[in-house]
Amino acid sequence: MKKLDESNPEPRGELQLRILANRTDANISGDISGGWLVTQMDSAASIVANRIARGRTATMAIGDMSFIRPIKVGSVVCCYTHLISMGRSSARIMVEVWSRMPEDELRHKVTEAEFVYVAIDDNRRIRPIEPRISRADAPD
Ligand SMILES: CCCCCCCCCCCCCCCC(=O)SCCNC(=O)CCNC(=O)[C@H](O)C(C)(C)COP(=O)(O)OP(=O)(O)OC[C@H]1O[C@@H](n2cnc3c(N)ncnc32)[C@H](O)[C@@H]1OP(=O)(O)O
Repeated sequence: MKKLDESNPEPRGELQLRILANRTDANISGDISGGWLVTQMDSAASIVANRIARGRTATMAIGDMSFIRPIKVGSVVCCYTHLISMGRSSARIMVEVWSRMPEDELRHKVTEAEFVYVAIDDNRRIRPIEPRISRADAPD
């Protein structure tokens, strides 16, 4: 299983999504569910993918994930994204999730994962991505 990189104390990338973790997002044990978190990460990364691809994309793959800290109900959950690379029709986007309680300054990294999107047309056929991206999305 991939070990989460905790060496960087600051989030990496652009803040793409900020959301409050509600009671309704918790499982029956009262913990925020992993499925809810993956859904938020997919939403954050797809904003970038659709912008880069200038249109429709589909989630092609999600890399290994480890959930190293629980998210408490009432936490502010932030998804940061950065573009890793682009192929002919695909884009690899890293999503980092950080959380903190609203009254707390200290934030913690919760998880990270790589998402791969493929640009598709209205008939779900793969289409090439024009290699023109904004400075915000430029890979390192
Ligand atoms: C405890 C917690 C548990 C949680 C657990 C529950 C979770 C509960 C909620 C989760 C919710 C959120 C997660 C949403 C995740 C969906 O939304 S999943 C559903 C959305 N996705 C889809 O419907 C996509 C379905 N797939 C397709 O339609 C076709 O595969 C596609 C996208 C049209 C691609 O067609 P294809 O012929 O397979 O593509 P192919 O030509 O082989 O490859 C195209 C490009 O992709 C690249 N590629 C292909 N495969 C890969 C791969 N595996 N890796 C990297 N690149 C790849 C190729 O290299 C190529 O790149 P380029 O060189 O062109 O740049």
